[in-house]
Amino acid sequence: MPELVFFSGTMDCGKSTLALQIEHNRSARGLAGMIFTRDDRAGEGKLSSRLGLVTDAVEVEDGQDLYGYLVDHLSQGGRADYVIADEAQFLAPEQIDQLARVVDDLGLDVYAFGITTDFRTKLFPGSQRLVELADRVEVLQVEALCWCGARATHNARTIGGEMVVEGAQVVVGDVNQPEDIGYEVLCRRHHRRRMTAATARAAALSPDVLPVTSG
Ligand SMILES: Nc1ncnc2c1ncn2[C@@H]1O[C@H](COP(=O)(O)OP(=O)(O)O)[C@@H](O)[C@H]1O
Ligand SMILES: Cc1cn([C@H]2C[C@H](O)[C@@H](COP(=O)(O)O)O2)c(=O)[nH]c1=O
Repeated sequence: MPELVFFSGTMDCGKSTLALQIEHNRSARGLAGMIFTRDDRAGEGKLSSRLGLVTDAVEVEDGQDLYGYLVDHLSQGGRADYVIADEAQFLAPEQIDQLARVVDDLGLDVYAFGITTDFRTKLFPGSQRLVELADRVEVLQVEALCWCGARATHNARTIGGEMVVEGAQVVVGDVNQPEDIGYEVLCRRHHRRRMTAATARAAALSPDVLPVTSG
């Protein structure tokens, strides 16, 4: 039975790498994939991993009908044996419904990859719809770690290393950008306390403040 599978995790946990591996293994056996992405850091029409691999992809536009795109592609003689959608958190809920229709009406497996929640711990609309519709939600096996060593479960947005909680939901960026707007993965405890690697380091270096008693 074809499936809609949502591979979810924090930033930097290996989602795009897995997408590229699935693509590699299937294309090595002569299958043809339709690869969608949106706002990859490597640029328009790219699916890239931090391990350095990159492949071409169809850049999804606002309002684009993904089911219609595949039907047009197939009816013009193109091939598609499966579908990969990276950065799926950036897709609109209607586009996730269209991917579910690709599974049910065209009989193709759809593998979607994305982060579930934003820097404020709120679900991205596309990820919410994936959780609602997917046949399976898979959490990646490779754990991204918080600076404290615990499993990272949340994404923080940082400016100059400090966590921020205001701003647009979508700002394309990367981890390890201490000077700029960047991201850092944290465990829930440290996300709640807004404690990034930089602020934890600064707190550890500052002298202890002792209570002052008068008289
Ligand atoms: N220099 C490196 N050596 C080994 N593994 C690396 C290196 N750089 C990144 N990685 C691996 O790549 C993962 C990030 O992969 P990527 O597919 O780009 O993540 P995602 O798409 O989830 O943001 C890291 O968690 C790490 O496991
Ligand atoms: C948390 C969060 C992330 N983003 C952006 C930052 C990156 O461009 C992508 C995630 O890519 P990755 O391959 O999973 O590392 O999402 C955002 O726009 N808003 C956020 O809150």
